[in-house]
Amino acid sequence: MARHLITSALPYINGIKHLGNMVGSMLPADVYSRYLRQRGHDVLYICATDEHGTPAELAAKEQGLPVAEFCARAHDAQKAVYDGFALAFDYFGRSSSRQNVEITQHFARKLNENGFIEERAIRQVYSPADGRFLPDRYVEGTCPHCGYDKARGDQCENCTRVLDPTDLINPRSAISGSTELEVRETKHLFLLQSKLQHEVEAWVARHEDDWPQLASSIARKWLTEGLHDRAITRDLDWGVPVPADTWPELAAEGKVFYVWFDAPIEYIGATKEWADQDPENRDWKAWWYEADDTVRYTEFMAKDNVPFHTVMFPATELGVREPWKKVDYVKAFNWLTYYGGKFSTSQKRGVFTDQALDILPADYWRYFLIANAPESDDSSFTWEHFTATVNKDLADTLGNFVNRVLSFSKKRFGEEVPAGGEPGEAEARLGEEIARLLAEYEEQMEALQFRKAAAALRALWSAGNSYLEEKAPWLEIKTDKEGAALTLRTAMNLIHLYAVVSEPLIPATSAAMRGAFALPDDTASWVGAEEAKALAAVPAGTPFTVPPVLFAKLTDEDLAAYKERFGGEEG
Ligand SMILES: Nc1ncnc2c1ncn2[C@@H]1O[C@H](COP(=O)(O)OP(=O)(O)OP(=O)(O)O)[C@@H](O)[C@H]1O
Ligand SMILES: [Zn+2]
Repeated sequence: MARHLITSALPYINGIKHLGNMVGSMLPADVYSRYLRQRGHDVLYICATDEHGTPAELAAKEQGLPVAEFCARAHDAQKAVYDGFALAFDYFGRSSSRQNVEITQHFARKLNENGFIEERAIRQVYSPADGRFLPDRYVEGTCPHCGYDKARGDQCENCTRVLDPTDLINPRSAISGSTELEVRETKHLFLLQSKLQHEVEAWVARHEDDWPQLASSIARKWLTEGLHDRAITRDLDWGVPVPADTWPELAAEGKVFYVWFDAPIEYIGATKEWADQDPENRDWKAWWYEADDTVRYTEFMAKDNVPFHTVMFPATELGVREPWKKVDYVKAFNWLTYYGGKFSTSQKRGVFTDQALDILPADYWRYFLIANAPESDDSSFTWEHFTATVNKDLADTLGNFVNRVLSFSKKRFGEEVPAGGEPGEAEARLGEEIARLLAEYEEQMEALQFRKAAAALRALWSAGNSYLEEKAPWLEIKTDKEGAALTLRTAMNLIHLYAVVSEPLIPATSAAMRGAFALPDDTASWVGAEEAKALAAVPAGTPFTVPPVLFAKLTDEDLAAYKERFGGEEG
């Protein structure tokens, strides 16, 4: 048994996430956690909302709410959707928590003691009309690169270039609209990442061979370009305050840490939030401190977050000079696109997780997204592909098999699993096939190859169909009732096996399949290949029920309605 720490990139607080966010971070982390738990490992899966920064302040302003209130509500709204998706976090925290404030301040003090933080005077946009500095998105204006006139102080949405507020032409305040802006000098804390370049390089060199190519290539690119010193404070109300014991002057001016500094630290902060709920039994430090040899840490994210996790956060952890756990494996994803275009929160393009659950239960989405995860390349969501996959894999291959076997057996042999004779040659062949596919499935899960794992699972389901077609119990029963009973008992054992091994992808359906059998102590979590081969976990005489249809078949009208509601090709 190993101890596995798992985190997925923190969803930003300003709105409900889309299916791209789901498949690029939280869902695969959940699938992997569920798999490891089933295999008997000690797993801690931590996530949280990322709550600081200007977008949160601006979103709160738009809704006329104090930012703390806005974040509290938005956190609960996101959590409700994740519950709907059956994401089994051990804890879903908040980066604005007291715990994260404490740990972030501790990190900053240590970095300062070790010579990695410096106060520097910089020139920033100040608005006399608003009585404040205007960082990031608080300034809007014309992009100096492409001329787009609604560029924001942190980035131009049109040409995607990263900007500084002072770069903008004809700048105006995003709060008051005032154009009477000045550039004033003010002091901020800088993290001297350039001093950590060599250490980070050495650390990455020790790990990159284990990482997927997508993660190591992005880390390499950033290191080659060189680590720059970065401002880690902002003039905002909402954020982790700069500690007054170390920087009295900056604290008095109300400076807070910039969101990219405190967000990854929240992985630790949320673990402490989790432990503080039951301090007698939970030890947050055992997961994070001096845990290099006892914990395996896997992070999930899409490619835009890779630099933060492979280079910048490790630089922070290294600079603290304390034995904080660093990531072992970075599972990075490409983009899920919507008909080849960008899923966009700001433009409301694509399918959002709350809408998805409105339409169909979580298992439909979980299976589809994992089977089509953007692993080796971007992958495109289309309603055509979604409905075809649901119909073929979930409704026909799995759902129909379960229903057909159980209803037929009930009709001909009553409400208990029939006995039949000894397994024969067909059952032996099936057993070998199942053992082989199960081993393949396990191998792909261990390797975090989600598409391939889903393909192996689908092949396991298909093997049941092939067996049923071959034995054709509906014909067999006319000449050999014992033989038909054996076939059905074997098929019912397949259903039970499917319930156990499909759980990481489709937990609710798995529960329904398992619940079909009244087994007194059914705690089977995973079966070894040998045990799977025997297909004997459900003995003859076990009472069973026929569950309601597991997956509804989607019709052409459904497809047309989805495309009508969400827009298809033209987006
Ligand atoms: N289309 C996508 N496909 C896969 N992963 C994505 C996609 N869009 C965002 N992600 C990932 O989702 C996670 C949570 O993202 P976050 O809440 O910060 O939103 P974001 O990156 O601002 O995306 P968006 O602006 O599209 O909402 C991150 O790991 C991010 O990389
Ligand atoms: Zn531009």
